[in-house]
Amino acid sequence: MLRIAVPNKGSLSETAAQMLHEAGYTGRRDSRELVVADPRNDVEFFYLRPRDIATYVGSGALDVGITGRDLLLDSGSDATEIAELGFGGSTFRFAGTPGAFSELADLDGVRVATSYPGLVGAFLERHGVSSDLVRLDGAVESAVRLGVADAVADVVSTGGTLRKAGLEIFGPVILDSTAVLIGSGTEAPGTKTLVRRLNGVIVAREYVMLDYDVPMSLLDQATAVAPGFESPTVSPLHDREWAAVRVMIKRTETNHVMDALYELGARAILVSAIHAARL
Ligand SMILES: Nc1ncnc2c1ncn2[C@@H]1O[C@H](COP(=O)(O)OP(=O)(O)OP(=O)(O)O)[C@@H](O)[C@H]1O
Ligand SMILES: O=P(O)(O)OC[C@H]1O[C@H](OP(=O)(O)OP(=O)(O)O)[C@H](O)[C@@H]1O
Ligand SMILES: [Mg+2]
Repeated sequence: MLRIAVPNKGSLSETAAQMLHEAGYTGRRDSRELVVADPRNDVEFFYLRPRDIATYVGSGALDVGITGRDLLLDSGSDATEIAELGFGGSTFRFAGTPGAFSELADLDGVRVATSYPGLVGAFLERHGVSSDLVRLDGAVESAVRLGVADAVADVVSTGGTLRKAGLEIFGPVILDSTAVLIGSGTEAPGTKTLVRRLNGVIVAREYVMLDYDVPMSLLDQATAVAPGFESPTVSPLHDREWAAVRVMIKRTETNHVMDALYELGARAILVSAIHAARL
């Protein structure tokens, strides 16, 4: 039975639960459940604070878990990344009052507020900068205005929270983070199936199926526009001068690809959703 740690709260919890549901696993019925057994899939889910997940997995108490790369590194646990999960993307950055700081060295001897002292401390040490870390639980953007720190280091997604707090990003990127599946180092039985299923969900979210008809004479040019994963499926039409083509494309590129194919001479261009995939 594979024992899987899942975030019970926070930014990652909803999408993680949704992905597992789409991958065919049983989820919890209400947000207070701590453990859910899914015997049909031979797995058991443990709903834990995202910050604690790397500790449980690194110690071997649980086999795998879903958490953020930033939280994994901050924990200092022995857990390792198995796969990126295609959501929860953010960067980890320094910020301060506009004009007060311009480079990393400016942080020497100043107070830096963060909820990720392990991650930030290791970064500063690697770069030979010595700051006083002020550990806060959250809402660290308020620390400068309230006078408990001179600068902050925190998760930045849209940058809206920093802007509202009147702070400006400076210095190098501390980390590019994303939601990840982590493991304890030795692969537990059932991990490969979980990874394949989650990959299937990622592919179904990120790709669509494109079908179109094209004159045989334009087939090479058309398939060059959208070559697909391995190679496009090409079927003859009743009219032998024409072929039907089926290919997977990135959802974000759908309209550009459709425009390019239409201009080339393709017709009956249809896009449909992929519900599940094993590549
Ligand atoms: N705005 C955001 N966009 C993307 N990822 C985010 C965002 N905020 C936090 N994260 C990610 O969520 C994880 C933090 O989990 P955490 O439970 O602390 O989330 P949270 O949203 O801060 O919840 P809470 O503050 O309620 O505890 C980290 O991996 C972090 O990179
Ligand atoms: O760049 P943005 O899109 O504004 O997102 C970044 C903010 O989101 C998270 O805050 P959260 O809502 O989790 O509050 P917290 O700081 O209390 O954890 C993070 O800690 C940043 O403050
Ligand atoms: Mg938070």
